[in-house]
Amino acid sequence: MLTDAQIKEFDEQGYLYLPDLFTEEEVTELFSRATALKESDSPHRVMERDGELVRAVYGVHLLHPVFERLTRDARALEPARELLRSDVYIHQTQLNPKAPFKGDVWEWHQDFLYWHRDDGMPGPQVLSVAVFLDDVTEFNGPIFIIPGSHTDQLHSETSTYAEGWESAAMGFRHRVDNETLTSIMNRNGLVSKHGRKGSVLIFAGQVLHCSPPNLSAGDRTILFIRYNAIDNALEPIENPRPEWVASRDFQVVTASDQPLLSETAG
Ligand SMILES: O=C(O)CCC(=O)C(=O)O
Ligand SMILES: [Fe+2]
Repeated sequence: MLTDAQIKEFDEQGYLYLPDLFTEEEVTELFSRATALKESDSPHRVMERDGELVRAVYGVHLLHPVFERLTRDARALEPARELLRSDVYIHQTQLNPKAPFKGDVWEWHQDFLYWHRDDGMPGPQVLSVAVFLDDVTEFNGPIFIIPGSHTDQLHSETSTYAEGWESAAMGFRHRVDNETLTSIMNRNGLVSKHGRKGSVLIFAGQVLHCSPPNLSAGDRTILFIRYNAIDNALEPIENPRPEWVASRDFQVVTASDQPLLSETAG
């Protein structure tokens, strides 16, 4: 259970860091399953611009039971429910392995504006639980955040430049203009969030964030679970994105009573 101070911090800053939530053994297992999914060719994968390295794998909770169980693990689920003050369902899961030397930038963006424009998500009552499967350092592509930017509604300050979610440039499709970024940064400053593997970073759907390229020799793997408030379910739209990118299975997620590492074979 989160403390009142943690809830206040999230409400004010738009993010919350929870160190060392998952054990070494759990992270080792999650990382090895993540590596297997990264290496297996499937439509869930999006490649980097070089066409060779994997930039993202979507819908990992649909691909292996350990990730499905992770979405129901109280350590991930309960903070999401408390911070959204709501029952939740899973809008998306996403594995982002930022490859050594080559893993590319994710430009400044608000996740919510992607989900609003691409998927018909009505409001920003959504958040990401990011589980670090590697040590995230200042060198390997930490998450940069503008604290407090989650209350900025940037609909008219954000322009859409490209269609098609499969594009390696998808991080650039809905781009906030630099004047707006400058004034929000000057007002609120910047933080760089990194930490040990097994730690969790929770951030609001509307908080401005990005990540620089991985310029180190090691991996930087992060698994994102996007929990959406149950009353904020997607509206029907034409040409919806695939289920594994933007789920329309609006079932309330309930906490698992199984240990995360049970039945991991298969
Ligand atoms: O993996 C990262 O560093 C950030 C990715 C991100 O912001 C996103 O997928 O929305
Ligand atoms: Fe994002």
